[in-house]
Amino acid sequence: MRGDKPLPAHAPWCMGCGEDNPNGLHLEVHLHGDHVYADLQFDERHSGAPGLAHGGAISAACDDIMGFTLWIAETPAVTRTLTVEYRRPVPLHTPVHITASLVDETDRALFIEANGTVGDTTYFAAEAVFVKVDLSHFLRHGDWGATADLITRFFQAD
Ligand SMILES: CCCCCCCCCCCCCC(=O)SCCNC(=O)CCNC(=O)[C@H](O)C(C)(C)COP(=O)(O)OP(=O)(O)OC[C@H]1O[C@@H](n2cnc3c(N)ncnc32)[C@H](O)[C@@H]1OP(=O)(O)O
Repeated sequence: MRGDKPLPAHAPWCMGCGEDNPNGLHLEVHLHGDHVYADLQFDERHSGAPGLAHGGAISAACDDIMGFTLWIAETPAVTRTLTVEYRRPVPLHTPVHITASLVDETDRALFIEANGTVGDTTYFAAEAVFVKVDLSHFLRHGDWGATADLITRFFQAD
């Protein structure tokens, strides 16, 4: 499963990567070796201060791309904690490169880092703990039909 390849969205309406969500970030995430990456530009839908990306939108981008390291860990998991360090304001309509990688793992927890750069400069960095869950987590708490679609995508892309 390793290599440089596009990964499927978590769900069509996923706020981070869903192609059907008009207000989403539309992240197109690729697996490359031991990390995942995406290139995006924040726009007016993601604005905080005038001309700048909202911190919540940046956090969402980090959370979502970290959710793609599950392809590396090869397990479903959900965010338990997420810490974002905002180092520089991110202007709208500016190419941002985001990467995420799995840095450590226990029986239940995944320790994940993400980094957002503009050019060679880091504008934001994030750390998260994801907790591994089984598929019943999504069936128990989420929408049955959408979860079935998620499961189909998960196995089709393997
Ligand atoms: C087909 C599907 C494919 C996959 C699709 C994936 C889609 C993903 C989409 C992603 C989209 C983007 C992302 C999103 O938007 S994900 C959406 C946002 N996140 C959530 O909704 C999660 C909500 N929370 C929960 O459901 C529960 O709290 C969970 C399930 C997380 C844990 O509740 P549970 O009651 O089960 O567990 P526990 O409290 O006993 O703890 C569990 C274990 O974890 C360890 N622990 C906890 N915290 C830490 C810590 N800080 N450092 C180190 N370890 C820590 C802890 O010690 C324990 O280990 P152990 O003592 O048992 O050994």
